[in-house]
Amino acid sequence: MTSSSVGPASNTHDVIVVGAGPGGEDATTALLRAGLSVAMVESELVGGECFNWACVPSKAMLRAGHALRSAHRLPGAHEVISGPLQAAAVLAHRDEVISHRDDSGLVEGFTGAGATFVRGHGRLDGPRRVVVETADGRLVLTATLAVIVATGSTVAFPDVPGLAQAGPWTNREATSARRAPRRLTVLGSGAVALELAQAWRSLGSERVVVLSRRATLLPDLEPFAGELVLEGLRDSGVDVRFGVRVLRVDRSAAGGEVAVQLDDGTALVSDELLVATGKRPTTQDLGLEAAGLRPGEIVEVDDSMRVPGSDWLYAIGDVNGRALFTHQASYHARVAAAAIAARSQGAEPDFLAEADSYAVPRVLFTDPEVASVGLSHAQAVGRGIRARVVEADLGKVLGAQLHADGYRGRVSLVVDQDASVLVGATFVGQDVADMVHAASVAVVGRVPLERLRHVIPSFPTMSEVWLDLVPSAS
Ligand SMILES: Cc1cc2nc3c(=O)[nH]c(=O)nc-3n(C[C@H](O)[C@H](O)[C@H](O)COP(=O)(O)OP(=O)(O)OC[C@H]3O[C@@H](n4cnc5c(N)ncnc54)[C@H](O)[C@@H]3O)c2cc1C
Ligand SMILES: NC(=O)c1ccc[n+]([C@@H]2O[C@H](COP(=O)([O-])OP(=O)(O)OC[C@H]3O[C@@H](n4cnc5c(N)ncnc54)[C@H](O)[C@@H]3O)[C@@H](O)[C@H]2O)c1
Repeated sequence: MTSSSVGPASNTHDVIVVGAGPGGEDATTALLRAGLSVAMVESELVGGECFNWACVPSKAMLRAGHALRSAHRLPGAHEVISGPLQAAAVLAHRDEVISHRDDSGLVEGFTGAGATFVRGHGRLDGPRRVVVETADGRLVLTATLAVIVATGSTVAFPDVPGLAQAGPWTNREATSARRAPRRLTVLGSGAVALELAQAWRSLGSERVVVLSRRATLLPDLEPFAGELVLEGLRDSGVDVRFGVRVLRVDRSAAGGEVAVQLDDGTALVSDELLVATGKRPTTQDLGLEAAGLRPGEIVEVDDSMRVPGSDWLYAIGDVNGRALFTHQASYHARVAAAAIAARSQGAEPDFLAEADSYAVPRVLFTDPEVASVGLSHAQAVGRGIRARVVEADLGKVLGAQLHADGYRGRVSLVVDQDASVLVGATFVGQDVADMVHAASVAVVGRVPLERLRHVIPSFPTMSEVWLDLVPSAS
């Protein structure tokens, strides 16, 4: 950590950014590029949850397991591989990738680019004012133009008797532990649960059980996504139990074990319990009252990221509840910075966050991966679109067979039949993460299906699956 304040000494800046996760970082960068002065306030670490305890360490923990399984799927490589992952080396690499949670280099990058950095807890204190509690005392910052709230989200704990007292893991412990727990129980079955369950199973946990209160996985995606991910998890040794509720948790058992009592009459004993049951906005202690808003709730914004009725308060990333992904926080940051810069010149912005409503991309980094964008078939129908789905077996594409012997994967496109454009796409399989960007371009650009016939995938890549899909979609 650095001293509490670094950069130009003034306490008045064009913009104050509260929270330096991916949203706050990218807003600061865009505002500086626009020639505005910025004070960046962060209570913990620059990089936020994503870089330090979420996206980045979890992906580093998953990658080696995926690489090992991929190699096992290729004749010639399979025969020469023996033994499991070296978990200690994977975890050391994880810690290296996130700079051992030392953000001094990031702070220097921002102050070197002209920002003022203040380490401390920020609270709104009336129009364009933020009070920061730092290690050295109380600092009052004033903005001439705007305050951007980018304080992210924190774990939402379900109300289960004994859970809080049992000292469960959240994503923070699950991405910083240095040894695999022998037995891990995971409460919840969303993205955090599935990625971290597979990661720890690959890293040596002997038994990993995921407890889902629902009957299927990934209910807001196409049904085949949840089915293929379930197969992949089970193949890698993760036990997924559906339709179960936790009645009680107790850590008082001998040996520090944690006992989870389920509503089907059974009990699970494990060494750690990971709570992965969703997030809530970090707005409890942010002074939202000063802006006429309610603490603890999401900060609702318009498509320029500004709070309706305010001419100075903006909110970006997880805290506005629009789409809880790092890339969306970054998109919001670019939109908010453009809006503040335009309004400082008396103009209205021409770059608004319209894609939040119809073209959010997402990748679930399990094996298999799920990469999707836009609407599922059910969502499209729900919006009154005359939608049709076309599907293809990715395993039949030569490019996929070259990635893995017996490649298993599936792709679907959702077509708006009246407009003759794509409104959604889903890719499931090994190494599909990057394939979704082409679909995002088609969805956002509303590329007519007729034009897609002229988009030629290179041979022999997995993108050749588009050659099956486009004629069926037209
Ligand atoms: C395990 C896990 C894995 C994930 N993987 C992915 C992934 O692969 N891809 C993806 O797109 N998304 C992923 N996500 C979601 C992603 O982490 C969030 O969408 C992203 O971090 C949101 O960025 P943000 O800037 O809004 O908030 P955050 O990253 O939460 O940053 C907010 C910052 O604000 C600071 N702060 C809060 N209150 C104050 C205050 N009052 N004063 C000063 N500072 C304050 C915090 O300390 C924090 O640094 C993952 C989430 C989890 C939990
Ligand atoms: N690869 C990625 O992009 C990635 C990875 C991890 C997280 N994220 C994002 O971060 C956010 C948080 O992820 P998450 O997995 O914590 O949330 P989530 O909302 O995706 O999943 C929460 C899960 O918890 C379950 N649940 C909720 N309350 C429960 C209760 N009382 N008892 C039992 N189960 C309960 C839900 O049914 C669901 O399965 C999400 O928006 C997610 O998309 C993204």
